Amino acid sequence: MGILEKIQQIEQELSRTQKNKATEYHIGLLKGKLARYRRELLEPSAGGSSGGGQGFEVAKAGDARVSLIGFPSVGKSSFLNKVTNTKSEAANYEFTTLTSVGGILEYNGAEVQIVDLPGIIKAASQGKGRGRQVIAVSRTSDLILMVLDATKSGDQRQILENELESMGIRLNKERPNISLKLKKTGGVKMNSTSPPKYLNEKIVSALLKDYKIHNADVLIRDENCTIDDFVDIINDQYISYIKCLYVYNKIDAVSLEECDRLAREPNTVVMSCEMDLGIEDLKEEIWRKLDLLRLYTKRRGVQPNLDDPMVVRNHSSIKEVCDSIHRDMKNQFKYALVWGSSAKHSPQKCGLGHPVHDEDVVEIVTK
Ligand SMILES: Nc1nc2c(ncn2[C@@H]2O[C@H](COP(=O)(O)OP(=O)(O)OP(=O)(O)O)[C@@H](O)[C@H]2O)c(=O)[nH]1
Ligand SMILES: [K+]
Ligand SMILES: [Mg+2]
Repeated sequence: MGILEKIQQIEQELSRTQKNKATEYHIGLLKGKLARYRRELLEPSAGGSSGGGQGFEVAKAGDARVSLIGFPSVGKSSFLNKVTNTKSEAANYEFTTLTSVGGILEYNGAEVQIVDLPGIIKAASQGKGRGRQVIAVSRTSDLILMVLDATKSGDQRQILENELESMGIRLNKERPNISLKLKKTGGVKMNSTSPPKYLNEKIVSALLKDYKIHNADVLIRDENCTIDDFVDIINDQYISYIKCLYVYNKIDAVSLEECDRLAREPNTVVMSCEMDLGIEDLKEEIWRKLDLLRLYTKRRGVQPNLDDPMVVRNHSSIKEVCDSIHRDMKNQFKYALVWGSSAKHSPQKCGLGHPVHDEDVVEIVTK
């Protein structure tokens, strides 16, 4: 039996099995097995259909990457054409776009790479169409824009989420707060900061055993962690936690009530590429989700150039600022002078560990 059939078999058994106290252990084990087979599918050796594919990936560019995921003909290419100077063919037939196309959106002084991708369809994760390649690109992005058609039925969002989910992408979710340390001896030990509601030593040991892990320390730091969360931690290097914005396009073609209803869904923005509605709001929302910081670097005795910020990730410190100026900067670093909301007084003399804020001005003093 091939991996795909094994996956199908477990999925069928899961959907047949009633969920209750008596079956939760069995269901847990099935979920562990399912993740193990799906992970095999993600490994490059699995028939070569897993990676980005030759010539499919566009090179990374700019300060952050946003990828456009959606069914065919929802308006992904139309959006790329709208917000960047790059042209990707848009037309009223499905699968117009056959490879990935990157363009740059300039916003608040940052360069955001927008990656237009071929449409994906149900069962994409199992190798239908270019789904696996498309999802592999989305894994490399800082934000996924899930582009949806406002005129189509409501389950498109769920279908796409399931496809991404089964390829190890977790949307708008934090990595579960569980630590798993493999050991040479001593068996499996589970500890927790407060009693977990959905996990116990029996299921934890059984799941690990299925992965041939017989000795490990497990520490559960969040009582709400589920069996799925634990399975994700076992498969940690195959799982990506990525932010997602749901974007309903073509609102020009639905009623005001429907548009209003869609706009109220969580993490959702509505737009019309054709009528130029909601595009500016979406740019703003992308900026907020990316959570980037603008810094103005200056040289001694010279005013900073406020038109040309340097862009770094949120929660960055002076160390990251040095790294993005030059690879060697840290070695020549003496101290930094910082003006702005992160500084206690202006300027504040800071070390590499000082966390910077949006719109700070930074002067690096070298040895
Ligand atoms: N009514 C309406 N039609 C739109 C809108 N945006 C795009 N379209 C139309 O939808 C069709 C598909 O647009 P594309 O941009 O090619 O869609 P896509 O998602 O890139 O499609 P594929 O590359 O085939 O997956 C085209 O005929 C567009 O003119 C919109 O806001 N409203
Ligand atoms: K199209
Ligand atoms: Mg397209």
